[in-house]
Amino acid sequence: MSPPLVEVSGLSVAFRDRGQVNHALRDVAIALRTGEKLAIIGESGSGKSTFSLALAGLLPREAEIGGTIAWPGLDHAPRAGKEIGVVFQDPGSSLNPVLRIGEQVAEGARRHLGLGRRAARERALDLLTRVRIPDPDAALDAYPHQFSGGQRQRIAIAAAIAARPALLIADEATSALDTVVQAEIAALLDTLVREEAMTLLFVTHDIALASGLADRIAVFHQAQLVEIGPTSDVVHSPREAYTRDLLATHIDFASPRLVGDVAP
Ligand SMILES: Nc1ncnc2c1ncn2[C@@H]1O[C@H](COP(=O)(O)OP(=O)(O)OP(=O)(O)O)[C@@H](O)[C@H]1O
Repeated sequence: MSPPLVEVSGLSVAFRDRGQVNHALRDVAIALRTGEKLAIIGESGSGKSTFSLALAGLLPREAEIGGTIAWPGLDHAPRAGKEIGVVFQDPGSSLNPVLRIGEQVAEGARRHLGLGRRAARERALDLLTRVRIPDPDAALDAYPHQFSGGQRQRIAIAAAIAARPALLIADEATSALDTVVQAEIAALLDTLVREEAMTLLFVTHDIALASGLADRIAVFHQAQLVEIGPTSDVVHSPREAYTRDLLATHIDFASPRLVGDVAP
């Protein structure tokens, strides 16, 4: 069996504020297998974003970090933007409003793959086509405000994968979108992860969405990992009472049947 892409052991993260210590993560251990899609679910404040920021090496300097994050699946430490692509909830935070889409998507390819201007623009065109932006040629010269929220998130995904990352982290990447668009974006992530042989960490508070996409689900509660397992086990026979409560209160059966039922 191939080694895990990343192995997290005993990860603890705390923030100190005027003498008060806020534990964002306590002793979390998770190994991500190369090529798998792992969803992290949990309520607001449970530590999901802190975990994904820790993996990406993007925690703020004041964070007090314990434990280890090893990358046996890579031959060197990863960098956010190169080996790790990140998409956040608000595409506004990853897209620059005054830069043309083509330049923004090409940036990662220029910087990390060493492509020249023309080749990077070709790569940007290919990526915009693959994330299904209508008229991708014209989109290269357009600005973010000319697109809908769902399209902006597709563009942010194109930019995040431009440098061919091994790991794509989608942190509440669909939360600001309506349910149909959410399912379309989840389906797109599913397709891209397979086509590009990436590993996906999908952070969400929406169990229905997670269960349509992920191979495994990890449940966070109050800074701790309370349960992790194959999606069908966690959804149909959860081991922990907390997961059962979460399922009872959060599954929205009115949601579209998710990834299998919508075009990517
Ligand atoms: N930069 C920070 N400074 C201080 N406290 C922080 C910081 N980042 C996170 N925290 C705290 O760590 C805890 C976990 O936050 P985190 O954002 O990881 O949770 P989450 O599960 O992603 O929540 P949400 O779904 O609302 O994004 C919270 O109590 C939060 O207030």
